[in-house]
Amino acid sequence: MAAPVDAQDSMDAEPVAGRLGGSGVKVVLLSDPAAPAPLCPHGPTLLFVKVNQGKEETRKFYACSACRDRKDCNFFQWEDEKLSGARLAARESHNQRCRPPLSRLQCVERYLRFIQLPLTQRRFCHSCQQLLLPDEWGEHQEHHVVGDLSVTQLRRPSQLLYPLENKKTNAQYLFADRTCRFLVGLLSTLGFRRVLCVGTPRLHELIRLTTSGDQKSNLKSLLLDIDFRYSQFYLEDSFCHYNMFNHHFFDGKPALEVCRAFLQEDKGEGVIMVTDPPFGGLVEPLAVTFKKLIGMWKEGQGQGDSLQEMPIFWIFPYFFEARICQFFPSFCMLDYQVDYDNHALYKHGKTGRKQSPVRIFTNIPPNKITLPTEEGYRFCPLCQRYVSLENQHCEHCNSCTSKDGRKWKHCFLCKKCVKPSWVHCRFCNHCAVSHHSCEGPNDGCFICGELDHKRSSCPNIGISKKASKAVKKQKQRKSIKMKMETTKGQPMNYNLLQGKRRGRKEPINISALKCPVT
Ligand SMILES: C[S@@+](CC[C@H](N)C(=O)[O-])C[C@H]1O[C@@H](n2cnc3c(N)ncnc32)[C@H](O)[C@@H]1O
Ligand SMILES: [Zn+2]
Ligand SMILES: [Zn+2]
Ligand SMILES: [Zn+2]
Ligand SMILES: [Zn+2]
Ligand SMILES: [Zn+2]
Ligand SMILES: [Zn+2]
Repeated sequence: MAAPVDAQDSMDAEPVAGRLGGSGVKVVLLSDPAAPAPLCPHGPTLLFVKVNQGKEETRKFYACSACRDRKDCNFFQWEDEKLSGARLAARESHNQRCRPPLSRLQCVERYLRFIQLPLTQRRFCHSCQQLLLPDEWGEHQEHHVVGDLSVTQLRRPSQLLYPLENKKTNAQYLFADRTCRFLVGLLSTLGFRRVLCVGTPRLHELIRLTTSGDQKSNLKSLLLDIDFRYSQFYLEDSFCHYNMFNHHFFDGKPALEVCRAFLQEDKGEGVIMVTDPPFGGLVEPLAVTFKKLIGMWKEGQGQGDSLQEMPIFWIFPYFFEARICQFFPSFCMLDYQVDYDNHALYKHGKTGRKQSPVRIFTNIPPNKITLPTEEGYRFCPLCQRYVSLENQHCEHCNSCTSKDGRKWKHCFLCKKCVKPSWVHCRFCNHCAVSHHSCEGPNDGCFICGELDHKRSSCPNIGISKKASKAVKKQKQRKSIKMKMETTKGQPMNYNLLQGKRRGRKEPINISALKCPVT
């Protein structure tokens, strides 16, 4: 949920998902096993196509599924491009170099050694974001190291590690305590026994903390996340290094089997998936991944259960409602405002701060979900669901229509409720923000055409830049090739052609656990 959507935009402008006539990039969902996608350090890449004023360009290209900024992963390949053996080998060795320095099993061994240490010897290096074993202390003398790590600190890695807030890749926005506690309480009230946490490290740790402190609650949790730093804190059965944009398990089949066993335990009974993806990410690949996880869960079901759906909480901004429901028509959006610790814009309105636009999308019937009245929610008997206090039941729409928690007003010309600040425009023939341009597209984002953000904060900007950059590079390559041909040159310089990798922003080199794949 990461795109830096301007607070006012996010509350007032109407996002029109997949608006016709837009420009930008689109993911092409093709799964032809005969033509597997090339690999970047983050697993199989995705196929994209540039769209110009609603028209797709003919040439498609592969780019990284996880990073929307080329400084995090600069993979680029035209779909029809034939690579030389040398370039393929260079790519392969680059992918190898980017692999985490420790295997999952090595991380587990380190963890087991660490928890056997007496308290006084348990140290954590903030500079390297790493738990330290005594024989490593020397290398971290100049670093910011803390000692006497308590059991509670070890169990709350999301409070120990600094959040990776880079918006275009990790977008690690952590739940505020009240949201996290609300979620754990809700999951347990609904009777779930296992939670597949996809990109929700703070929820994962709170579930485990709650369970260990309370004999009655026996909620288990498995975390799938791309942030490799978390692998230091968990055994194999509770963390998998995973990319949710391409369903890639970095540790291969054994990790996939951990996930499968978790989903299929008790014939799939009692499991729910909770996910809070970076919202700069594209909905389509996420939906494909979630369908794969659902497929895994379904394989383990008994006969006769095939009509059941795997329960899901997908946490995402409300303006993605249409897109999510396009892939999961049984989902509905709850009014609950998801609150984050480290995101200034996405905090709850009740404390005088801005209202968070982030909601929970679920296939659990909303009448089964109680929202906290003390936080400003009420039950609407007509809608049979909890809604925000300000969300009034409209007798014309026969529904509590507000999406953003404010009171919406009914427009008889549009025949629906609209945001309070909107006015009916007789040129556009529908309601819109008062100072909009009636031509429409100028108001929104130049890249993807959506109205909820500007070009500078477009989640697709990185991918779009990659395509333009690739065209430039190809020209550059041609000219280098021509020069080399004339000088009977040596093999091509990979660094020169790929562009030098930029240095990390993190303070100091993460030595043993340094992982470019985070
Ligand atoms: C918006 S944060 C959600 C964190 C959640 N609110 C919590 O407090 O537990 C997104 C999470 O997804 C993870 N993430 C980002 N990109 C990912 C990817 N491609 N695959 C898997 N996880 C990813 C981040 O590391 C981060 O933990
Ligand atoms: Zn990549
Ligand atoms: Zn260090
Ligand atoms: Zn209602
Ligand atoms: Zn209405
Ligand atoms: Zn209107
Ligand atoms: Zn207009």
